[in-house]
Amino acid sequence: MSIADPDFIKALPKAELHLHIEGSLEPELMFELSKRNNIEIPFTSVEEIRAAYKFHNLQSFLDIYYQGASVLIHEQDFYDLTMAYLQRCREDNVVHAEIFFDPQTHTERGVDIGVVIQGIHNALKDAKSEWGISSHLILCFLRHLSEEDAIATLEAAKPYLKLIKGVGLDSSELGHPPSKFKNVFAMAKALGLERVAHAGEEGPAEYIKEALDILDVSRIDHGVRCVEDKTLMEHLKEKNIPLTVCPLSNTALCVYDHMSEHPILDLLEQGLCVTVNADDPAYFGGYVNRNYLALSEGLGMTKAQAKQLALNSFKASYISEGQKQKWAEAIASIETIAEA
Ligand SMILES: Nc1ncnc2[nH]cnc12
Ligand SMILES: [Zn+2]
Repeated sequence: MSIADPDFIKALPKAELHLHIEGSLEPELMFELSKRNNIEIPFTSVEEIRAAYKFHNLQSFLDIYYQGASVLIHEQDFYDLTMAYLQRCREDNVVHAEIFFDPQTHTERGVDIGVVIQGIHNALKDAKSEWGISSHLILCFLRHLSEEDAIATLEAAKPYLKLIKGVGLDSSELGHPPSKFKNVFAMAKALGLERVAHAGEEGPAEYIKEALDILDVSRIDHGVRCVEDKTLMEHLKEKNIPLTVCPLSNTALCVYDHMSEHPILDLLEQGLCVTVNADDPAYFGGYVNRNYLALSEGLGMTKAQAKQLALNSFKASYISEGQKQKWAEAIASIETIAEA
């Protein structure tokens, strides 16, 4: 079986399940919005912004990421940001996206949560009607803040719950275990929301277990440090718990020095439901197809493996069984054409 090339990767319909909309803010739009909204950023050009994107761990990235998000003020800004991402989905043949947003990053600057949600939602609606891209929205709590703050955020989101599929947990992982958010996740469950959490990115395998046992999540974001606990790996496999893995993020944040060290294909071969995602594509060097390609280049990912990863992305999503079946058939037919 041959290595998956850019044309094969592009031909595969894909779902993206781990994408922070604030992390898709390209320097060009950041610069434009800083002028449009009269918000000062410590850069004088797009090139200067890009040059600042050198990270040595998660926190060094988050500091710049939150600063970048400060240019987002109006509903139109959130619409433009989301539309720009969905245009990339179209280019990459991402047909379904489950998108994270960080309301606290905006509400703490005085931006109303309704402005954030409505701006993002309007773009999702337009992309569905214009391009047929389906989507769900996942509200993330910032784990470096308190659980009380997370509960207040969930309360503030209540008028918009029809637009929100689930809740997630992101930001600085070390020192902020999932157990810190036990009550707010229980509240989200009672409201009928799906639950996911970042765990085992920089934090230990123990945080993955906590996310499963205490927060009752159905997916783990990142989760790559599960390799340190064989019993946990067996559990993830047996219970079919997906990991939304982000290869370029992991190398950009020095979780791995080189893509050749990344365990994603080993996990795939061992039967875990791993998926490929971009995390924060404007900061980490590319969107979904670029992540797949990095696996071809760094790990020799075959077409069969790429096909399985694309299939997993739909299996792990919150779309209906009928939709899952439809995309599974589309993927199978693409393999036939490409292999003929
Ligand atoms: N990779 C990541 N880990 C934790 N929080 C994040 N917020 C945006 N990207 C993140
Ligand atoms: Zn993430």
